[in-house]
Amino acid sequence: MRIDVVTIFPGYFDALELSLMGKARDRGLIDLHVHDLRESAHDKHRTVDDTPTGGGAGMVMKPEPWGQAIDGILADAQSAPAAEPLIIFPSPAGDVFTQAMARELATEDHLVFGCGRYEGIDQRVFDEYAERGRVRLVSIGDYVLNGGEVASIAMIEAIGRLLPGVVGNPDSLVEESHESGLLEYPSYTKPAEWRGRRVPDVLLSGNHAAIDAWRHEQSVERTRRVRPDLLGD
Ligand SMILES: O=C(OCc1ccccc1)c1cn[nH]c1
Repeated sequence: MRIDVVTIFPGYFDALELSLMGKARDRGLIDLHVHDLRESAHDKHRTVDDTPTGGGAGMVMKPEPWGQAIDGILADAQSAPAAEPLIIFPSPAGDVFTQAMARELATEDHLVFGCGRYEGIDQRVFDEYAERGRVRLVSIGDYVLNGGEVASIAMIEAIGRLLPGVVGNPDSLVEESHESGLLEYPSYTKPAEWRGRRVPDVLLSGNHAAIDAWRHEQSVERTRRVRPDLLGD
């Protein structure tokens, strides 16, 4: 999968050099290109923002640098025989990102993440690329960040780890929270007793049917307590 990111803070994405994402990149499973939006701003001060037309507080990101940056990526992608890239703009006003959306996005050949800052990006950027390609505004939760970088990293990690070959043991992807529609059961490891706290006996019993039943019950109980909305009943 090719992933392009457009941002005024490219340094944020050094985090993706680490650990799992770093390995995925080294093994060619993820081809990440980070673009500094200011390189597409050609006035003397490399201006990427301006005051909101119609008044109001804060600043809005100008459309021209975004147009040049995204056009450059689409042109580059044209040369590679991949499908039309999906352009994702993290936004508090977007569709909520879920594990199901991560699974869906993991099937894409090419994703572009546009990291907004300030009060957001001029609406005409979304309109331009919605016509020409595929655009999605995506929220990672009901709170406001200063920009789309952290949201993009979260989504890239959630998507990247689902790509075949990125996670060592794919079985570990199946029993995760939200994969089964339930929250994950509590986990334990050695020692069997720690500060007087014992691991539940069923887990030491070797009776795998009983262990599976206990784990499922724990998942259902935890989901009912913490996230009844996931149970849909
Ligand atoms: O704050 C967010 O995106 C960054 C952003 C984008 C545009 C303008 C300001 C901030 C966000 C919150 N949940 N999901 C995304």
